[in-house]
Amino acid sequence: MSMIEFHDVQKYYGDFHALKDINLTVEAGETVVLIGPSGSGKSTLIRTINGLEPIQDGKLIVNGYDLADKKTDPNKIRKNVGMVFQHFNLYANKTVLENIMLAPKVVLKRDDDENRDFAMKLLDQVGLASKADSYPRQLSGGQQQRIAIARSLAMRPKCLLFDEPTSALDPEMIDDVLNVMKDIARDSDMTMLVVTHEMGFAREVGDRVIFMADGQILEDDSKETFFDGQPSNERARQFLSKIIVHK
Ligand SMILES: Nc1ncnc2c1ncn2[C@@H]1O[C@H](COP(=O)(O)OP(=O)(O)OP(=O)(O)O)[C@@H](O)[C@H]1O
Repeated sequence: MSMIEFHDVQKYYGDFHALKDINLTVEAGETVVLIGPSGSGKSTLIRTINGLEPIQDGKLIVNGYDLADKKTDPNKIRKNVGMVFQHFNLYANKTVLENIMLAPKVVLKRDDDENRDFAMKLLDQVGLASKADSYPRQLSGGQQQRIAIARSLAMRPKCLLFDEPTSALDPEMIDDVLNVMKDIARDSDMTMLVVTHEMGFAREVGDRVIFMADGQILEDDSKETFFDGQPSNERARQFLSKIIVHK
């Protein structure tokens, strides 16, 4: 069974056709990078995967659950699919440790000692064990994002979605966050979908690169084909040449 299957998926915001005929299969353990111009539908696509955005037509199966089926319990999806946002979205009035322990406690009813031990292990993994009792406002943006990643990992998801996780960060913070993401991509069997402009990340750990424009998938390549060969789509080639010029 594949982790994610889109079959002819359509998504509308009112009259606006935001996702057009999306067909995409992602296997368990793959790291897929989504790129494309602003407004092309990348965020919308990944937000449909955990049910944050409903679809209007087609079929979307995530971890075996049909998202369009009203009988599917949304919690079944949310337990297995984590999301890391551009703006971290940590709870301001909770400490770092409390942020990480909250969802496993409420949703999974995880035993308190086990929850704390695992949270501390994750904090260690993202290099922030010393910040367990700090509040989010006492941390830099890059540190907050690493906490947000640890918080997602605390649910032991099968799939992790990243929506431009480094684009709100000062340049000097970006590598710390990317390194944490690279470690996860290499060392875990989690499925990762990453919307990002960080082509270094895509080249290093992406298994596949998907190029979107105007709500459509125009290119779906291995990273070798995308970066070292030539994308067959003209707009993808133009986009790639602009990115390389900018770097
Ligand atoms: N809640 C909404 N209501 C109406 N239109 C929306 C909504 N969210 C997104 N859109 C529109 O859908 C299109 C795709 O947006 P989306 O955020 O998915 O693109 P994106 O490729 O992620 O862009 P960016 O790189 O700028 O984040 C855009 O034209 C956007 O204006």
